[in-house]
Amino acid sequence: MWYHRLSHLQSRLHDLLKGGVICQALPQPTFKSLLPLAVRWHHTASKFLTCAWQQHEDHFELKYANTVMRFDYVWLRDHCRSASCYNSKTHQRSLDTASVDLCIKPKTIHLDKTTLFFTWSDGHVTKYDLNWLVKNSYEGQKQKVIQPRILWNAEIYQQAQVPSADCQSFLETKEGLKKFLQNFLLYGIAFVENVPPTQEHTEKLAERISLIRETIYGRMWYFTSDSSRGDTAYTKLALDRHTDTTYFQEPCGIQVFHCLKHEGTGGRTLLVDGFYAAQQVLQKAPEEFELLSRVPLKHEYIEDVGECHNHMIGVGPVLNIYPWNKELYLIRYNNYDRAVINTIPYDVVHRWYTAHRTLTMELRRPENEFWVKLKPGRVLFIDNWRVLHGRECFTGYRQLCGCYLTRDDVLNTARLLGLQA
Ligand SMILES: C[N+](C)(C)CCCC[C@H](N)C(=O)O
Ligand SMILES: O=C(O)CCC(=O)C(=O)O
Ligand SMILES: [Fe+2]
Repeated sequence: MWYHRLSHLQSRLHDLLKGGVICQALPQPTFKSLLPLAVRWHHTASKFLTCAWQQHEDHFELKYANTVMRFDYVWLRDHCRSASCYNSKTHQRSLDTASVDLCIKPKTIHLDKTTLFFTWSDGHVTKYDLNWLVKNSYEGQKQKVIQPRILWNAEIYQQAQVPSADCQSFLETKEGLKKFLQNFLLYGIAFVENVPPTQEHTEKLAERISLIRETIYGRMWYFTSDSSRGDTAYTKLALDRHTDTTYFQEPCGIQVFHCLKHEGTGGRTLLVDGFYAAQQVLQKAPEEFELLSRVPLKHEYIEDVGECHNHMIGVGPVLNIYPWNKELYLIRYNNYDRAVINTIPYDVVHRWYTAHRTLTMELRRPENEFWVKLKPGRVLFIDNWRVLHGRECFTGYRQLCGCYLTRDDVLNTARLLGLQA
């Protein structure tokens, strides 16, 4: 049981230290306990929640809604939502954080129903709703994923029977667009059907969900096996699974493909969920997963063909994870475009190759391969931060059009439709 002991010494000391840079330890923390409060916890059935808090020397500890949270005092002052500290119209901070004493401590703390009041030594009062604190605390975020996903292999994806969106409902209805984006966010791939097989219609589709990301390949691109560019994509050769634009500091978020014509054989598209494969690596060899997420390396695009002169370099690890919740958010995998490894000492390089091999084996398992033949009228959207693509070699004339999308804008559209992204 926590209890409250008012410490005069504490505020005296605080006054003494105010403005100083040394934060000295106090002999005793201040404790406070509160009677159980009848508060509803969102998403769960009706439940009585208790709240208890404790004022430590260098942080504030709060127990609420089955969560133990710890808050830094500067953080508590910095996130003050009072009218003078925060503009709730623009959702921007007005407070100059640099003006906050780094040794700041509240003079008094009290709770009224579900609101905590912090009174600072200059008299300013900061209010926090307990549920806001739970939602915005580190401890709360640590347990949550930024983006819910369904990881798949060929069987899982096929069993799920994910419907394609119809072009008209995608373009004209909010529900059609929302359903499409929901599937896209969950699986990292999604199809739109009944699209007139032209570049203009493909562009319209892309613009419905995002700004188009213009790159060295143009805004909308259109390509055949004419070797017009210095890249294997512009040939009839097979392409093993990879993600695109690994040689950009921020690889393109989404890729859109529309096959406008193919008179010949082969040319099927291969799709592999990179996050599913990475998950397997995490389970089988966690230290290899860790290494792939820690070691940065370069990818490179050097082109010198006709009028096209480009030299792109992108740096980053193969697996990119959020440090606070260990969620994987980007896989950068392209063995064609991987540059000379000169960012890793030799002994780590060897372990890196081992880890890369493990990941590659998972990515190459036949049961993880989902093959589709792209046809005119059926547009494919690929999450290029998650799903790898490849293609079978082909014969005959084959025309593909498409574009890259800016990830921020796709997620923006999704959030505005109420989706978690
Ligand atoms: C899609 N489009 C044909 C325009 C470009 C292809 C880029 C190919 C490059 N090797 C990469 O993987 O990034
Ligand atoms: O030709 C294809 O199907 C895809 C080629 C490719 O990987 C690309 O353009 O990014
Ligand atoms: Fe590609």
